[in-house]
Amino acid sequence: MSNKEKVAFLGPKGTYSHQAALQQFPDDTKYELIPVTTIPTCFENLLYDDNISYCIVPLENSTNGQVVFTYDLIRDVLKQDQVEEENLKNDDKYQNRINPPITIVGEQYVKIDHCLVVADEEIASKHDTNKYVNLYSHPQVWGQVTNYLNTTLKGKYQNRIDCKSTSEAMIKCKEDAANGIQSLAIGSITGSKMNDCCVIEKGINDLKGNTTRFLTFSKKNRLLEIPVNPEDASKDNNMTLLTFTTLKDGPGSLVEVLNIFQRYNINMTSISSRPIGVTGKWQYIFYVEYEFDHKLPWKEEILSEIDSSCLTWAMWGVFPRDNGYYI
Ligand SMILES: O=C(O)C(=O)C[C@]1(C(=O)O)C=C[C@@H](O)C=C1
Repeated sequence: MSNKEKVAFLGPKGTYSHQAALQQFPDDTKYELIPVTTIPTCFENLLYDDNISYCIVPLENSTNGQVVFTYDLIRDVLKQDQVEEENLKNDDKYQNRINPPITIVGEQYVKIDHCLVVADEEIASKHDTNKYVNLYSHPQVWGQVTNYLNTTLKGKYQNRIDCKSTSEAMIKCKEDAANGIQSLAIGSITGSKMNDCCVIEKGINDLKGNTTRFLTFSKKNRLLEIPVNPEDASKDNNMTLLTFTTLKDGPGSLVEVLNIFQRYNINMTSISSRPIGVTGKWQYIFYVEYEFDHKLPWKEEILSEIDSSCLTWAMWGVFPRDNGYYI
């Protein structure tokens, strides 16, 4: 039984998520990377499998924005019955705060350099005249290669098929070839090597510098005190993620929360929202990231003001800004 800490990532090996996991956990004497089939499964394994200590999941891409699977998973973790029960039990001085059972401990930026691949050299040799049956990739990819699909690849394939990952797409491509069906897949060069595929064309992204940002989640103890632990505050550039729903849905309810941070001179670096999907009136959950100055830990009054301005809110931990943010 290995005593390595296990990390769930979207597999099979060769996905961009695999690259992110290798970047976050480079020491394979301490960490074992566990490929799982979907992004939700990464969260489920972390939440419910005691053997899994971390998961790393894609959050957003520089070309086509939010990976909504992940935003919705963050939203839905807070709606888990046991999370709500626990939050009713614990004597949290902030009555509207929900303590998530997992916390963000890191971020990684992965350069996304999409390639068009086929199963083998023989199919590759006839590419110019080939008419392909299927084109496989992860659904997040289509928005990153739109121009390529509408020009170079236009009319060369019949069916565009969503897969659970770019590596699964290549495996499907190989399976088709074994059945005499000529198909295409889109993924990374590493993925094509790991899945014994053949690269037809590299750099097919619409935008150069296409990058996906990943978040690394960890199990944590349940008692979340103020959103900083002394050891977390040792790094220069720390970030934190706050999620919240607004108390009122009248004008100014969102601004009221954001103003708290302006008044305390805390710099917001991103804001997103997703529908909450409750019955009745349409509502949103907001995701706001802030720079966290370890010399200025958030004073209790900030948390009290958040608590009185939000219907519900959650702090997701403090994590270091990865250098990938700057390049
Ligand atoms: O399928 C993969 O290789 C993944 O790691 C997933 C994913 C994503 O969900 O955004 C990661 C990065 C790319 O933008 C494309 C796909």
